Amino acid sequence: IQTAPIAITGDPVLYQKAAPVTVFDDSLERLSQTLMATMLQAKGVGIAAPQIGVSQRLFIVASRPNERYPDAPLMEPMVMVNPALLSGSSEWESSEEGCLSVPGKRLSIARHRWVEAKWQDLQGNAYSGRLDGFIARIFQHELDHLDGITLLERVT
Ligand SMILES: O=C(O)C[C@@H](Cc1ccccc1)[C@H](O)SCc1ccccc1
Ligand SMILES: [Zn+2]
Repeated sequence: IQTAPIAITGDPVLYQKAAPVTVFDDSLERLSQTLMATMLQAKGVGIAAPQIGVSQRLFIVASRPNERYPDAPLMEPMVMVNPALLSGSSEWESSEEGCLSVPGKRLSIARHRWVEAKWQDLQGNAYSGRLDGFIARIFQHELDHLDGITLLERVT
């Protein structure tokens, strides 16, 4: 399975608002496979389509324990299509984040402690639910990518 180069700071694709996914066909499936392979190769816990130059609203959330977040849950990587934030907790929490598109930077970012989110899977089935902890943080980080926002525009 192919991997793709990761766009880094300065690449215009990172600053565009990505377009909703409307066709749930096997090219979407192939895109998600390329996204997954690229994230795994880069040892990420998430990745958004614009980071491989595709301005479409889908990303992957793949929390796993890591040195910075040792108690992060280990989860099956989740492909989220047309994700949206329905509501966020009034409590915010700041924590250091990295970004595959902002190499070498670790910045403290404030995020909702939990979020109510909705999304679709690769077949177009709709889901909604509450995400919290590190998974909520990854979701918010990746959703920013779909709206053309990187860490550098978020730093508090
Ligand atoms: O650039 C990305 O979207 C991948 C981000 C995901 C992330 C979201 C929230 C908090 C930290 C990272 C990472 O750069 S993936 C690399 C990584 C892995 C484990 C912990 C921190 C950073
Ligand atoms: Zn990022």
